[in-house]
Amino acid sequence: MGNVFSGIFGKLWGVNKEIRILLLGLDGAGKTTILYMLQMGEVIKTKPTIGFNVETLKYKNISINMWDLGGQTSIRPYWRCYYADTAAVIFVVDSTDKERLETARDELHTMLKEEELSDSALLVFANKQDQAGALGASEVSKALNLVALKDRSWSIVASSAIKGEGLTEGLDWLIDVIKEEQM
Ligand SMILES: Nc1nc2c(ncn2[C@@H]2O[C@H](COP(=O)(O)OP(=O)(O)OP(=O)(O)O)[C@@H](O)[C@H]2O)c(=O)[nH]1
Ligand SMILES: [Mg+2]
Repeated sequence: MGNVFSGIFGKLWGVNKEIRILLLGLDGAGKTTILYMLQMGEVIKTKPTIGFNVETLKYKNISINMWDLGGQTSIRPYWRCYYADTAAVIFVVDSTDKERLETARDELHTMLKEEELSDSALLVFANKQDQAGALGASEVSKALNLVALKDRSWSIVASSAIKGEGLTEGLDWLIDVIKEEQM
């Protein structure tokens, strides 16, 4: 019975439902590559993002407005201009960039202190798993100190944007969590 009703409500929730997701992370992590792999299913040649890219993805009956913001140091202060009404943040990490994991951790925790993101779910992609020497998801999780996150749904998924691996697995988890929290 419960399943029947949750199935029906799940479908109702999806009708005309629009949500906003932000793709954040340090420069070069793979955010733009992920956005277009999700949208078009192919690897595009990217340039560092100055400003943002935004695309609407239709995913499981839901319209996702996905905002991909530039991650360079000088642009990061502008991330906050995009926080309002954000259902979730996807934080992308270059798992081979060990020297900057601390910077990634600090940016992540600073961002999550913002009131406007207090209800947003968090998905971390431990990206570039196709590269030799990439840290696994549990090592990235440790380096980012994800266990310290309280009162927030979060998950970390190993991904390779150029191979298209891990992306839909991560997005599936995120959409399920958003549905549960918003129903
Ligand atoms: N090997 C490998 N390279 C990747 C992967 N994802 C992205 N890249 C490469 O990493 C570089 C940077 O990717 P972008 O998607 O432009 O990075 P970004 O996070 O959007 O960077 P900014 O726009 O500067 O914030 C590009 O050369 C991508 O092809 C991946 O999973 N594996
Ligand atoms: Mg970019």
